[in-house]
Amino acid sequence: MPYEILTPKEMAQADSLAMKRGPFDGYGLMCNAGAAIAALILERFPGLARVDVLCGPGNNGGDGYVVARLLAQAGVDVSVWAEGTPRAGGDAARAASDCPIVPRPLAEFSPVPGSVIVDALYGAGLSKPLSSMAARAARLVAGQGVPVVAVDLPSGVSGESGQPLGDAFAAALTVTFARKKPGHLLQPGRRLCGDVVVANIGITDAVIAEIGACAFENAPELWLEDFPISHVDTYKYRRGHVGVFSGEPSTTGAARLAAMAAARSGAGAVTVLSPTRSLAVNGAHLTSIMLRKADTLDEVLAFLDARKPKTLVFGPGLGPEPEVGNFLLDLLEAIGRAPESMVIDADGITSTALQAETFFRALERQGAPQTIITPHEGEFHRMFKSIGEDSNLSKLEKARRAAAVANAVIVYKGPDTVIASPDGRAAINENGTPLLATAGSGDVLSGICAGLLAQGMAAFEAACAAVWMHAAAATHFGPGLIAEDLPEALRPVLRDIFARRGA
Ligand SMILES: NC(=O)C1=CN([C@@H]2O[C@H](COP(=O)(O)OP(=O)(O)OC[C@H]3O[C@@H](n4cnc5c(N)ncnc54)[C@H](O)[C@@H]3O)[C@@H](O)[C@H]2O)[C@@H](O)CC1
Ligand SMILES: [K+]
Repeated sequence: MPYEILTPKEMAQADSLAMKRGPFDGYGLMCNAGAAIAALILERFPGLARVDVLCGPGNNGGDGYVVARLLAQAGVDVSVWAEGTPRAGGDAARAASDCPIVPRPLAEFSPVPGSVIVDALYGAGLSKPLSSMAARAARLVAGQGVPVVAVDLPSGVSGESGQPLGDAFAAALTVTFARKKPGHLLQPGRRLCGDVVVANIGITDAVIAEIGACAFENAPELWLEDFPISHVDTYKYRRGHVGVFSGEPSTTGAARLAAMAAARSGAGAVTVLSPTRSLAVNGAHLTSIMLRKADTLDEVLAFLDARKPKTLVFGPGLGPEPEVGNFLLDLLEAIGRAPESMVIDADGITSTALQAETFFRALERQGAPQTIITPHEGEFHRMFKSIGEDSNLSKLEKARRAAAVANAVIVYKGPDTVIASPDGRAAINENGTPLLATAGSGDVLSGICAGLLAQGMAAFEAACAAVWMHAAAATHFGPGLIAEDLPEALRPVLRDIFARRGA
């Protein structure tokens, strides 16, 4: 399963396990790493004349000495600039002594136009802000605008969180080893990495499996096998019925966007549950989607009893008032085992934030629906205040902790959306696009989640698939996208998914 994400600590475990299992020792892995980077540099910069390799004192620097030796052998004019010296007897010291180029002090480095910079100062071992010397180098390189190839990670960026720990390099190309780290996918790390290439340096899949990582890149391979494909004997209620709660007359669009997206994602039937006041406006805009009056809890319960929807969407356009949250808590109290699943979004999050503990306990009860909660940054901070404020936690870790306390799958939205399950699994989305920063796009995401849940997809897989499809649809549609375009733009995305499943 080549989609695991390893934390820097897990990567260090993988390194030492790989050395134990062979066939490569530490120096062999380092040589493989250096060779992969040197080959990529020659491929990406044809006609390359000059390279400046900046080497730190650890194994990241060790990789740099290997790159310097190989590029010099290939006829490139290579200079090495070192901060500190590698520990005697270690792999990096051996790489430095095998390198024919005499290093000069980093303090004397200044970039020249036409050069490519290899940043091998710090990688996974970075534990504090860059020294003033390294920080100066990062600023000079940025000022000169010369391309940077980062070894493992741009120095100064945390592999754990993607946050710069102070000054940091910004790379055009980052070459990492075996698997990506969270810092390659979480912003701003993702932007600072440029193009990320994962090089195979001889750490086997078996070694990675032994580490037992449970974070993944969110790509179709993660959920394709579980994706609901309709069978010949299907009928509309087997494909699942979704109920979407609508708000007041002036804010009904959000529920309709979610309803349309649920239908496009494959729900067999969708009903908008509407207050009497909003029936006319909803009715004027709905055709295949059903409409039902629901002013009170009793009316909602009567609908659940009569139509047995599998999934409910609660939040888009409902208003942030505490009464909305009270209604959700009453509903959870009353419904027992039905429906099977729920999506809580937008005002559904804001309106329950003040009673979050009660809400989470309700989701913990045996027989409670499988739930996906989809907060953006502000909503996450409202609902999970202390987790959100903890600056020691990466976005990945925040989402994981939130999922554990809420007993629900969390979709922590943003340019680097993280999906986390209460069982500890998590995924960082890989195909996000700024095109999705448009009003109503979140409502569509809720609807896609619901459409997949209604067809029986498990909550974590459904959330991962929905987040990926949502971005793929936006990218497919391209510039000019508004939320109304998204349900239609799901069609080519679904066609590709079905084709990959041979359906
Ligand atoms: N044998 C291995 O373990 C392999 C390691 N590889 C490379 O090794 C790197 C990790 O090596 P290390 O664990 O030695 O770590 P680094 O080379 O990233 O850091 C070196 C040491 O510098 C110190 N340090 C951290 N931040 C600092 C700062 N801001 N200023 C001054 N000193 C600082 C730390 O004590 C750390 O141990 C990876 O990024 C990768 O490039 C690869 O060669 C593959 C094989
Ligand atoms: K680096």
